[in-house]
Amino acid sequence: MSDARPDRAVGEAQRDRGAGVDWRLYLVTDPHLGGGRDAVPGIAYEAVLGGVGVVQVRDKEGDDDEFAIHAVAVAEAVARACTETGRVVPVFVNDRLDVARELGLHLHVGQRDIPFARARSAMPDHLMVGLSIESDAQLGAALAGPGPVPDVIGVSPVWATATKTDTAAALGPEGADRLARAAHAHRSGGGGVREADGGVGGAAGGVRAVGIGGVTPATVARLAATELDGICVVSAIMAAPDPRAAAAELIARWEAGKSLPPKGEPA
Ligand SMILES: Cc1ncc(COP(=O)(O)OP(=O)(O)O)c(N)n1
Ligand SMILES: Cc1nc(C(=O)O)sc1CCOP(=O)(O)O
Ligand SMILES: [Mg+2]
Repeated sequence: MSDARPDRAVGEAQRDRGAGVDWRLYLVTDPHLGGGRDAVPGIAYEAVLGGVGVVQVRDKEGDDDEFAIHAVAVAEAVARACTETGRVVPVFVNDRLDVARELGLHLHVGQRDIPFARARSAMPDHLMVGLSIESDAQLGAALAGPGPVPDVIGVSPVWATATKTDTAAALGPEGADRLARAAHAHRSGGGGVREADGGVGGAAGGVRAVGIGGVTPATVARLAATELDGICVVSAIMAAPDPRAAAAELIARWEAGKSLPPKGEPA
């Protein structure tokens, strides 16, 4: 018997769930860096007002019920900021498939979490699933057909970071650029049929890619020169005294870096 679900169509382009999303600045939350769980919704709210376009709720402690209460509070704060700004900011859940499904939020999984294919098939078709990619081999496996591919990859880590120490080896900007180019070149993926995203962090096609790990105001310009669709930060916003200003500065530096001529070309 054939399976007619759109995410199962072999050889057909996957729907572009990430179209219209501003991928340039992606915030992953952390209760410890933010001063406790209760402070996180307020930080997420301020960060969206400052320019964050995507939020992921990450909390490694507590059971699924506690996490769900926390994720609802963050999602509500993001929704308030969206109402005020007229923006649409998707909210991802880190790791916890059941919570993402229960709350109707997007999901991000890593290489040591529930396998991507299992997560994708368990998630409703309209919700995005992101995947961490630490190497060319992992990207090759993620893009090998048939079957769905991630809606976005977290290229990780670009640099070593004190926020998460059990990471793979740092890729550096060159490695991140190589992976982003390969993701964009994938034509049957989420963005394979998409047009350019209207200048908000989208490449012209393929799977979107954001760089995570050690991204700070001091390093963001080096990533703006790559093919990444955006940067993904934890401490640069969660530990900032003014999260709205921190987000605005990161976006401004990303945009400034984008307007520089490519290396080797005259200004
Ligand atoms: C966008 C994004 N990219 C990478 C990660 C890291 O995921 P993972 O390797 O599963 O590690 P944890 O965050 O679960 O500790 C991410 N969360 N988001
Ligand atoms: C959540 C996470 N994942 C990583 C990976 O490499 O997979 S690095 C990381 C934390 C990134 O924190 P900061 O922005 O403070 O450097
Ligand atoms: Mg994980």
